Amino acid sequence: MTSHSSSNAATTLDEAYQPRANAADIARIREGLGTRAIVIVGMMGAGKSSIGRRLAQALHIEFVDSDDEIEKAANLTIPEIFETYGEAHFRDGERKVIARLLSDGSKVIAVGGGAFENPQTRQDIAEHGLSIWLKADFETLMARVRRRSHRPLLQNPDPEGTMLRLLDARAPNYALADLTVPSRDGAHADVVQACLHALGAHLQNETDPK
Ligand SMILES: Nc1ncnc2c1ncn2[C@@H]1O[C@H](COP(=O)(O)OP(=O)(O)O)[C@@H](O)[C@H]1O
Ligand SMILES: O=C(O)C1=C[C@@H](OP(=O)(O)O)[C@@H](O)[C@H](O)C1
Ligand SMILES: [Mg+2]
Repeated sequence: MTSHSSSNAATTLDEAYQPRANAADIARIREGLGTRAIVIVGMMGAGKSSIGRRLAQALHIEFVDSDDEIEKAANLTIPEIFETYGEAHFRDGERKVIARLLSDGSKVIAVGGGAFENPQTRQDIAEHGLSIWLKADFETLMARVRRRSHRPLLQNPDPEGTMLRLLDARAPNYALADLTVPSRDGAHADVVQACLHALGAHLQNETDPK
């Protein structure tokens, strides 16, 4: 990223203000990526789909959501797939769809929250992509998922308990992602900028290791 100086007194070292990525930063990220995909992982409600779409727009590359692709391939919604064929069938389709999406060039892929649990999928992503864990705290996740009813795993009397258990079980795998970006409440654009900054730094480090 381009260097900058800031006199913003509110800026702390922990939550440092980052300069907005400019056209040269975007070009460098695209070049550094080559044919690899950016794969957004993390819990339901982390913002994978909404941030992934905006990140792809910022990078001028294609965006795909693995959940949408699974729905298209099955001609059924995700709740319908879970209800008719069960979760194992969904997971099998998810693994295949992600492998296909990874095989045809650079793009941003938002995957479903459970996709990174599959070791084969993690390996495929490591080989053909750069992964970003969009990390949000429990309260933020709950506030976001509460508004919607399209996630079959949360259609039960205790969605909080389910989310807590899933977060606990999955966090060690999410932590294997190449990059971790906080997904705080506030403007989506700020989370996109944080992704661009993390990508820029990571790719710079790949070409220019210290
Ligand atoms: N700063 C933010 N970053 C990401 N998502 C946010 C943010 N603020 C609000 N949201 C909302 O959270 C909801 C969940 O996002 P979504 O992209 O569906 O998550 P996921 O695909 O990870 O389940 C969406 O309605 C999104 O607009
Ligand atoms: O966490 C999960 O296991 C799931 C997350 C969902 O996607 P989002 O993470 O985009 O909500 C979707 O793939 C399905 O409902 C299962
Ligand atoms: Mg999603």
